[in-house]
Amino acid sequence: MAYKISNKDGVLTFTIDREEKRNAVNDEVMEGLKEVITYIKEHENVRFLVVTGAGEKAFCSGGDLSEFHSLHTEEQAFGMLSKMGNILYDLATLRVPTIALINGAAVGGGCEIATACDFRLVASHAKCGFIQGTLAITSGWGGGTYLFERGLRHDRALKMLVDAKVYDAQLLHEIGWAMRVFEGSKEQALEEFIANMRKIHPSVHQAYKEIELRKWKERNIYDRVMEEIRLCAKLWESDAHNEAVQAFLNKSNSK
Ligand SMILES: CC[C@H](C(=O)O)C(=O)SCCNC(=O)CCNC(=O)[C@H](O)C(C)(C)COP(=O)(O)OP(=O)(O)OC[C@H]1O[C@@H](n2cnc3c(N)ncnc32)[C@H](O)[C@@H]1OP(=O)(O)O
Repeated sequence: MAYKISNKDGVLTFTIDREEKRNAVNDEVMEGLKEVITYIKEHENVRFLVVTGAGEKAFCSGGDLSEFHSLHTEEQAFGMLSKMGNILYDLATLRVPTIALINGAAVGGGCEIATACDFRLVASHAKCGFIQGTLAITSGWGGGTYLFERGLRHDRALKMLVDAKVYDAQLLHEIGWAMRVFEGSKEQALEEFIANMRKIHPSVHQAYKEIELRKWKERNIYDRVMEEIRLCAKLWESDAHNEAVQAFLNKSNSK
């Protein structure tokens, strides 16, 4: 399986389990995310959703380039991008608090998944970045829209996107993208982070999230996410993008 799901003491944990591909997202991972989101919508016993990656090298390396590079046209790209874009929208608008437990590199779409979560706990060795620009595309799962909504200073949010490079954990915390930077056990870091929240009735958490979600609905965030995805799909067709992806795959194959 490309993912693992655990449900313990009200904490539903979704682990992307493709270490050999640095936890890249493929269709199976997308289906797994849909499964946990549906479970949360249909059950009252979940207090938090945690998203993390297997191993210590990567949280998620974005879309699986070896699977998605076969998509060439704008419409082919839009099909995949909007599928994951809808999944991330459903994740971002869950009524329960969502936590990205970032155990390693979160790049490209991996950074978008983390940004779609309410909280980001980052391992001190992890590097994260919206590197889509190095492939001549933009964020394509809604992560750019969520980043501008997360309350970072505009210049810091825009710089993350236009730099298209990875930032270390300290800088991620300085600019306000990472809420915590932790050493050692991610499980311990998570327990420390939710210890106080566990004492509060879940209805309080859900009511506070509703305030944010109501603002998002007033700001037509879904339409903005879909526009972001359309822009990425248009760039997807470019020679620059296809050449960049091929260069990555050639490097990988030449090892
Ligand atoms: C809208 C989202 C958008 C989209 O896909 O539509 C994107 O996410 S675009 C961005 C796509 N992601 C990337 O460009 C990241 C590529 N990967 C890396 O930069 C590095 O692998 C990194 C920093 C994540 C980890 O570096 P490290 O040195 O630890 O590992 P390797 O590079 O040696 O990779 C190990 C192994 O994993 C394979 N791999 C890594 N990332 C991907 C990926 N995104 N898709 C498919 N495969 C990936 C890599 O090819 C190596 O495989 P191997 O068979 O061992 O050669």
